[in-house]
Amino acid sequence: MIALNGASKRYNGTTVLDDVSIEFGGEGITALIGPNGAGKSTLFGIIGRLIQPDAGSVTIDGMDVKTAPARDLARSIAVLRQDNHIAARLTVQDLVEFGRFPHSQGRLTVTDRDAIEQAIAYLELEPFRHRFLDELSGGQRQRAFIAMVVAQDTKYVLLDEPLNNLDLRHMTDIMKLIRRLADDLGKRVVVVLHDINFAAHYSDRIVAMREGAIIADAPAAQIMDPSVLREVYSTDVDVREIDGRRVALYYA
Ligand SMILES: Nc1ncnc2c1ncn2[C@@H]1O[C@H](COP(=O)(O)OP(=O)(O)OP(=O)(O)O)[C@@H](O)[C@H]1O
Repeated sequence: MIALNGASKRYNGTTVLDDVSIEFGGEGITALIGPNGAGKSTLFGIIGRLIQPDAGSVTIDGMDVKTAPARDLARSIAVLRQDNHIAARLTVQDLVEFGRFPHSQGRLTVTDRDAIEQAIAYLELEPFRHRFLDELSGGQRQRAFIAMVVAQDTKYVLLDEPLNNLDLRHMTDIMKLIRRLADDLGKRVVVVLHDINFAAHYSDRIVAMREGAIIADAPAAQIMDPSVLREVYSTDVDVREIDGRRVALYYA
């Protein structure tokens, strides 16, 4: 499990993560939702040791993230951030190979090559594998980054807004892929989503954040409730039942 114990973060005197204690990474998919600025990316950054908390600690299967060797951390958890500042002059294949680095240390074995091929196939990137990242559309680039994470083949996978830039079909395809990662490969996935209908449809558990705190944590269907969603987003959201599933209407 990924366990946060009293994690806090402040920037210039403003608390953006407020004494958060929670466990992530049970089986299946957990969606992390919440308004802009709620602290979702900060939470991911702290779990992945990209951001130092001001207080509290994080453990992953008992390993203290603060002191864990980088290689052990990278073999246990993959974090896809929103702001990927990886050089654009990498090809898709280079990027996916990069995902294997914690295993290969730069010398690719047959297992590494298999993982790379599988990730490229999973994300339908074959036609683009030799293209540079800056020669792709936003959605194709997003898929390439997800392929890198898939190739890393970690028990825990954290994805920060993986549906960014994707069209309707690719959004659905990525959510189905994430479901397969959880169901077929046993990955424990935590995914930040802004579309609560995707969150409700594809995840098992939804954790809602607001102003640096966890304000709801329940099976996905229970979060699809007008009063819960109003509290999370400070706006009225209608919830209807269609074919036995709760669907939020928030366009009006
Ligand atoms: N480096 C930084 N310096 C100062 N403030 C920061 C910094 N990084 C984040 N913040 C602030 O911390 C708060 C939480 O940001 P965070 O990115 O974690 O939110 P989020 O829930 O991921 O939002 P979004 O949905 O918009 O991606 C925001 O108010 C943000 O402005």
